Amino acid sequence: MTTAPPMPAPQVPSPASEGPPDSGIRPLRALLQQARPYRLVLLGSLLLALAASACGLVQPLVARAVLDALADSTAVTGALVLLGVLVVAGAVLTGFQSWWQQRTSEQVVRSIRRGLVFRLIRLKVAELDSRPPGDLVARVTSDSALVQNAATQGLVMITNGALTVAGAIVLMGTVHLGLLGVTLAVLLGTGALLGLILPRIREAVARAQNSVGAIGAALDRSLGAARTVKANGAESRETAHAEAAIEEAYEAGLTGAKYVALVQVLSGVAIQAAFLAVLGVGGALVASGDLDASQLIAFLLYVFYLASPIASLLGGLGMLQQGLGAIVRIEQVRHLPAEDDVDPTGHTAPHTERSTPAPPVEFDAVHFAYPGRDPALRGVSFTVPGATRTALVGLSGAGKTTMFALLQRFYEPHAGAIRIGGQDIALMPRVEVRRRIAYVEQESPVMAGTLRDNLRYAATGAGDEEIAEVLRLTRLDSLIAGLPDGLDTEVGNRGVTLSGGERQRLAIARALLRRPEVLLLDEATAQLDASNEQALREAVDQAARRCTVILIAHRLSTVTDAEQIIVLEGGGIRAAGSHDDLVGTDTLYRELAASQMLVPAVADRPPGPDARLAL
Ligand SMILES: Nc1ncnc2c1ncn2[C@@H]1O[C@H](COP(=O)(O)OP(=O)(O)OP(=O)(O)O)[C@@H](O)[C@H]1O
Repeated sequence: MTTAPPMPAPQVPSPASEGPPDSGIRPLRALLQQARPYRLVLLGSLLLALAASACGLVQPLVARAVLDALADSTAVTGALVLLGVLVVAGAVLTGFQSWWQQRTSEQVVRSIRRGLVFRLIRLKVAELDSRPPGDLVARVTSDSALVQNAATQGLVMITNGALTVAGAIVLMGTVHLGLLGVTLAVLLGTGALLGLILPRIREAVARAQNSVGAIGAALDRSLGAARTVKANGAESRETAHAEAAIEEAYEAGLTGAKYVALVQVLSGVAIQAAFLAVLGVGGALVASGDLDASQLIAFLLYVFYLASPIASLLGGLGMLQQGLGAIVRIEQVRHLPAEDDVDPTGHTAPHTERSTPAPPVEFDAVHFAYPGRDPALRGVSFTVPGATRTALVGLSGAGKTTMFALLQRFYEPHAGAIRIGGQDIALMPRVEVRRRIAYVEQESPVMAGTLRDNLRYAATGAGDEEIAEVLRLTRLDSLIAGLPDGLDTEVGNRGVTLSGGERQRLAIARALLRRPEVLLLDEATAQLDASNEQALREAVDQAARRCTVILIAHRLSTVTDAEQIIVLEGGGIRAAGSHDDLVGTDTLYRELAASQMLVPAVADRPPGPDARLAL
């Protein structure tokens, strides 16, 4: 099987090549879709922002009235009070709008993350096989934050900025059309330059986010195999592995920062240039008597006032570009094939006593190949009668674990059918197939959490008595009795505080507690001492009275009493029968048995190195 792969030589991750395909993804459309459910709330936020802007927008007009009143020596109190009210109202509205917007933005990111987590946990096994988990995690944590800002704050800033600029332009037109023409000429010239820069921000962000994913992937690889790294003195190589991605993220971040700074410089220069142009042309008009000084002052105030909405517009466009760079990575995950027929509520089946007899399991001319590999199974056919034990034996890589994977619909056969109780599993929802099966993996994975969490993982409804019974059967009762917190003891990350044999017994206890119709054991007792192994064999024999057991074993001594033993070789069945039959009829089986001292050595063909390796 699919044992943990050896650590390959460190290499610089290639983020772009690790990502799923992005053809057909329309970033702007996807981003707007994220904002769509919140459009009314965002509209509210926009209205607040506009109201705050309006307070600012009329201030130059009121200021002009103050100036005119001062020039005409009329009362200024009313205008001054109005100016004060506008300033305070503008500040209060801005504060409220900011809170409202942040709230919406948190709601958007929550929704994106929920959607991604839901999808990731349901991705098909074949997809998960080829994607580094660290990169997938980065998409949930980091990319979503960039989209969050773009889909809320960015969109509001763009709309608010654009509307305010438009409003200011209209008002400036009422003050003086000629000066408006001068202002627009300067601003449009700068806008053309910005059109060239903004897409570069998006490219830089996409590159930086791919690198953030690669950092996650590199760390996941190193921390997931921390003991292997330390035992091999590979800390420097692993650090270098992550550093390459960190460096790439840094470079991309710098490029993005450069363009963002350029945008800020341009927007500042545009305002200054417009101010100077208006001052020059307007000053000449005032000198020639074609323009009042108060008109020029009001116009210049508008030019300065434009700085804020233009900054908002450009800031929003910058955020949008960042979001567009990140949304592609999120959409890639949303386009990956997922299992859509697993338990929609996410709860495991309640623990119930089964009354139906254990079903037979049948493989019928099953063919299967992993992507890009030679066939792992080549037309395999056999039947496991209900309530019996069948052992799969054979050299390493013969296809035994692949059969278990197909039986649980982790992958689909390319040809042939697998039946449980006469029903083709391809026609059953995956949740139904998996509900009938309990699987003890080769690695006996234990989840972080307490012993009780782990036991109940597959049977949420299991009561204390049933738990006590499986603990006794798997001889975990004495271990638990010695722990101060008993079943509430934390097992640590991946069950690291337990021994290999304890993890294996815990995995078997979990499977037994589920009372499955079909029990799959993949090398489930390989790490047990002789006494515990005997106890576990008895537990499995007992389970076999009410369920169909298929077990993979390299140690033949553990399966000699199975009703049926199937010998696999190169993805096909070489022989099948009882231990006594096979010793007499199959040379490979006899060699395997002889190499384990179960039968006298074969005189004319001693066990080869392959056989010893497999065992
Ligand atoms: N996820 C995978 N992707 C690609 N190839 C795989 C995958 N899992 C297994 N293989 C390949 O498929 C073949 C059968 O593997 P499988 O794990 O079924 O063998 P096995 O008989 O269980 O071996 P072992 O006794 O060593 O566990 C092997 O050549 C293996 O390299």
